[in-house]
Amino acid sequence: MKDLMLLRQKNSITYCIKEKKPCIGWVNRYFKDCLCNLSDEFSFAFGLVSLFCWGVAEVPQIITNFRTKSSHGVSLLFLLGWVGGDIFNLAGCLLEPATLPTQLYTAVLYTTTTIILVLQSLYYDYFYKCWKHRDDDSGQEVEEVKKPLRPQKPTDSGIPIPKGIGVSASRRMDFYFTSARSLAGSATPPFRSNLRPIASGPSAVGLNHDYSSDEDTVNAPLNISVSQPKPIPRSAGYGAFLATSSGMPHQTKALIVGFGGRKLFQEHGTEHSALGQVLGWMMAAVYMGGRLPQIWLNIKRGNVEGLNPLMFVFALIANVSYVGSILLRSTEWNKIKANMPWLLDAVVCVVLDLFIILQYVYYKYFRKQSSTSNGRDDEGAYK
Ligand SMILES: NC(=[NH2+])NCCC[C@H](N)C(=O)O
Repeated sequence: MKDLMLLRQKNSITYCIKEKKPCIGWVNRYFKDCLCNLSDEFSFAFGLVSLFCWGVAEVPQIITNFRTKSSHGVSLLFLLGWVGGDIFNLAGCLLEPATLPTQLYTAVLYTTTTIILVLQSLYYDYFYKCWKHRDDDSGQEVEEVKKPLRPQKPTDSGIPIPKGIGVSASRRMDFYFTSARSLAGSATPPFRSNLRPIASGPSAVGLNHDYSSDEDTVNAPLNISVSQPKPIPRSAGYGAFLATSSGMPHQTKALIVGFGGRKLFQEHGTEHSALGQVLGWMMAAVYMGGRLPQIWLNIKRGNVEGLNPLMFVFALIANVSYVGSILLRSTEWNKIKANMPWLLDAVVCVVLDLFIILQYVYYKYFRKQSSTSNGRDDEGAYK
């Protein structure tokens, strides 16, 4: 009977020991998670909401950038902070057994969308602007040489126009006005002087986690406090990590990670990765700090042109449901403690996102009236 159970656990993949029932099939199959009770199901549902919200969060900003052919509303530092935090997050989720599978999937999803957004921002703010400036400059030169400096009061010009230059001699006259303008000293800012130097772009994350190089789990003792693991795939490396580390129920990770030789520490029967925790805290610091450049950019510009508030609305919902998914899964202090960097980060980000949304409302609907009445120009973004 015991052997049968073991076999069943190996073959039928996952089984809720305490509840004495199999895991939900599709969740187990597609998300490698085992839901044993209602609270697990709610936790998973919140996880899905978070996954969805993060999946779409950056799309409105990508569309806004595309429409305006610029990314002047979003701080590049903020986006780079996201990418930096994502790297720590991915590594932390992979190493910390207490994190949920949906956390890892979510991390993969938003890292991808953020990288797209960063690349788009770099394109519009650097390459596109450069090309446009080049085009504009050559077009402007043609325009400028055609018109006099002060066409309304030609006599005001301190430089006398030599006699004998008629309409037919327009080409010579063009040169004359061109040089006069340069002599007078143009107020036009020097070419590209309004462009920031390019910050070093995000580099792709190259994680190479070898989770299971052999059939460790098959021989591994059963962890009876949790649902049972699925056989662990042997493939390794970043490209395959979805199929490996996340390809197992989160409860299993401790076991695997432990067997994989990772440094785990045991606390009241729950194993944690020390490195996973360190990475989690680094992630939290980077994510939380990352909002500041955006807040500062909004203040500095005094407007929110080019910023799509939906990104922060979705991020806010995503972070709230993320917290919900973690807390509903387990209220055990050990699990909460292990998830503390993720929880704290999400809570602080909710507050900061709320602040940014309020900033948006303020600049868009209250400040705008005063700025337009002052005749202020909202353009001229900088970061
Ligand atoms: N690239 C991303 N969107 N990363 C998600 C970051 C999650 C983090 N809690 C934050 O809101 O900042």
